[in-house]
Amino acid sequence: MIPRAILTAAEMKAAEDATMASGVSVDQLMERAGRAAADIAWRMAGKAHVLVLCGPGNNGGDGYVVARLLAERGCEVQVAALADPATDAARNARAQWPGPVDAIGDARPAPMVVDALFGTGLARPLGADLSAALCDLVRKARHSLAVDLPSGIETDSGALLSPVPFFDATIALGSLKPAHLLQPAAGFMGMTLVGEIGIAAESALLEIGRPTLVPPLPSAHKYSRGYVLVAGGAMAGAASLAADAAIRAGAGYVALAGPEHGEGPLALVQRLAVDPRTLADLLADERVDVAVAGPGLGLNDKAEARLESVLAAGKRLVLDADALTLIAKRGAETLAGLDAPPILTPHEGEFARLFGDISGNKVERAREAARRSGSVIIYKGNDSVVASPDGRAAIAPPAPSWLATAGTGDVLTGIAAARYAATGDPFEAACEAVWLHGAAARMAGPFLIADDLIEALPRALAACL
Ligand SMILES: NC(=O)C1=CN([C@@H]2O[C@H](COP(=O)(O)OP(=O)(O)OC[C@H]3O[C@@H](n4cnc5c(N)ncnc54)[C@H](O)[C@@H]3O)[C@@H](O)[C@H]2O)[C@H](O)CC1
Ligand SMILES: [K+]
Repeated sequence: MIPRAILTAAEMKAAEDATMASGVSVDQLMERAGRAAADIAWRMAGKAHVLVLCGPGNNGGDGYVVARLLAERGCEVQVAALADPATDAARNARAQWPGPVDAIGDARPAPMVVDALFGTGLARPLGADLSAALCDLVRKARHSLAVDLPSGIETDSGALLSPVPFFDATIALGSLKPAHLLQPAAGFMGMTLVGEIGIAAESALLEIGRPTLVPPLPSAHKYSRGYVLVAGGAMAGAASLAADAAIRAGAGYVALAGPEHGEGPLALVQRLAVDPRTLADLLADERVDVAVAGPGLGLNDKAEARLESVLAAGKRLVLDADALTLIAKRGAETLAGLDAPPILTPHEGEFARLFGDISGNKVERAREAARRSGSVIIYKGNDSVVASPDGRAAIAPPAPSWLATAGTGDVLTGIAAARYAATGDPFEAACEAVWLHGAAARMAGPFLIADDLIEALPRALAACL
């Protein structure tokens, strides 16, 4: 699957300028944008009475186009504007709207509401009266569509600058923007569709899409499919979950090496490694592709020694949980010199421990963390962000909130290890793991527990063949 690009407001403006430099006018772009939005509105509500709310910028301009096109299809349309258009394109679009334009205060509730107040140009919160009116009108509508973005959202961070209602659908014009995937904004969009307006949308920031996996070659053997070694520690269950997930995610050979035998399928190889030196010996096996440390590792001296063995093994690494807490004490930049970039999978708390001083939006923070630590970062959450030290970054589609339960992170770690062993590319592996984890969660359904994710993994993987 070809991943979709995500453009910031500034990148969108640059892409728009480049398109115009090639001979397309802003009015043509606005006509395409309005047509794409009107088509969606028509499919959602047919001939229902429509209320179009227009702002002063080009988002409002899109709204006048929507109003004209829906009226041409026979809809009864009320247009309510916040202010007169402030751009030439929006003025032209308003001039082509043959009906009256009412003040926002005179907007009447309608079965279909189109929000064309503000898009990527929103610079500050909506006034309290305006956001209250928007919320009220959307709440009273049967269908609601946001043009480009719900008004009140900051494009690049996904922050809510003022209260925003829940929309049924949002049409992202030309390209996804970070707010279409980042929380809290993404939770207010409803179904998000990208409206094609003829802009070349290219970016180093991508949406994580369904991976394409290939079946093992006829010549495959267990080691060629990847050997993952999971270092266990104080809590056998967590390491077992990671190891079980790694073998279910397609690694050909998975060994669980801890101070006691763990759980898991019979296919899992249990190795007793009471002494950290035994762990080092197991890691010295040249067939080991990826080593995992963190889930259930513990935080005491023994855990430190085990982590030391893993870091010194010269293998590709996936580090999570307790390993991240231990690394935070010595500084994440100490990972920068490893032979291959490790994959780190911090949740919010672990990220703060590792990179507490980094500011900016979630994508900026993940990128800076990756650069500083020379690691691929899976910055987990409902809106997981993956960032690579080479500048590539990707945002996951919203994951089911049922994932908020013990052990699901350990499963993600195991999947990432299997994919890192298979691909050798930590960024690709991390993106694939995040997608598979989300897909398995959707398949496992409500009230899932971590074990259910592992059971659903083969079906999630099969969807990628
Ligand atoms: N990118 C494209 O290819 C196309 C995008 N289109 C649409 O245009 C908007 C972006 O338009 P822009 O004029 O830059 O910004 P906005 O319409 O979002 O708003 C800017 C406007 O509003 C004023 N303003 C900002 N914040 C506030 C506030 N809180 N209260 C009051 N006024 C505010 C600001 O000063 C400006 O006057 C994009 O999202 C698309 O919908 C085009 O259709 C063409 C193609
Ligand atoms: K809008």
